[in-house]
Amino acid sequence: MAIILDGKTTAASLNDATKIQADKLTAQGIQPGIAVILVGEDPASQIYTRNKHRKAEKLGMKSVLIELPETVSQDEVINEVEKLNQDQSIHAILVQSPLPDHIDATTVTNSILPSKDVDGFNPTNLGKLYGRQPGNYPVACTPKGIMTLLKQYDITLAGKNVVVIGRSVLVGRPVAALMINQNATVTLAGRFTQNLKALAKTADILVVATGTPALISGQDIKPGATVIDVGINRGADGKLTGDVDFETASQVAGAITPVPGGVGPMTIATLMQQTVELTQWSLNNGK
Ligand SMILES: Nc1nc(=O)c2c([nH]1)NC[C@@H]1CN(c3ccc(C(=O)N[C@@H](CCC(=O)O)C(=O)O)cc3)C=[N+]21
Repeated sequence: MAIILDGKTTAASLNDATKIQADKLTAQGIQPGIAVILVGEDPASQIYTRNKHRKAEKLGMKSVLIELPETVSQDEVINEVEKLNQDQSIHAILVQSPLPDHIDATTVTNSILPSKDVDGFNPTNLGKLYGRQPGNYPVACTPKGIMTLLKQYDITLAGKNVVVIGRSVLVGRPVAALMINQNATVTLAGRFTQNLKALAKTADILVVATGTPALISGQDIKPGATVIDVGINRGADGKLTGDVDFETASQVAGAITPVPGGVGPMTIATLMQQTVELTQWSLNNGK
């Protein structure tokens, strides 16, 4: 039976550390502030954004949730972003994805100031990550949370063969970059990849972020491998499952993240951590 990489507990201790930093900043007169923009009424997105909003308040931050109707124009969303760009009390801005089809997500996220881009989607921040540049800049929260979780369990990257399945800007691409920066040998696979399962079986560390329930099962995993399941799939019974069949995978893997209680809580905790970091960095820039 594999070691369970407990994201819930790791996230809780990260949140404790974040609260201490947030309180320190507030005592200095700079309460960290996060704004989340939600467009439309997708129930899952509503739950996620409200969870983020509540967590930020619990950690003593200012939290603003802006809910816009499905019919809102792209210009109106950008206008909201620009108001938040100017707002001195806001240090982190997140536009919840997915956005409706009539809105171009890249144009909207690019309108967020790089210094407030808590998702790390702005080309400036993406470029720094890919260029392995020194200095402080935000990185996508799920990938950064995965790195924190691996570190917590002393799972190192240097020299490891990593296979990442899923090439999204939210998860696959940035997690590959972070792992390359830690000297892993990374293969970034997707729906066009040939012999995907045979490739998965070569991985010392397998990251699955596709949104396909039970894409990977025990027989596709190298014995002793570390398996990171980023999938969030809600079944007809309302139960949450990942992209990995936990039952069979946990018999073969050396370590594995559960769903729920793995990567999800780490994402939210990292969002909070990074909001505080953006606040600290804005101070150091004299702003
Ligand atoms: N701009 C943007 N940034 C995001 O980071 C972002 C986004 N858009 N759009 C949607 C995805 C999804 N996401 C999750 C965060 C936490 C849980 C989470 O806490 N999951 C719990 C379970 C929660 C439940 O029961 O529903 C767990 O895995 O234990 C899940 C999913 C962030 N996303």
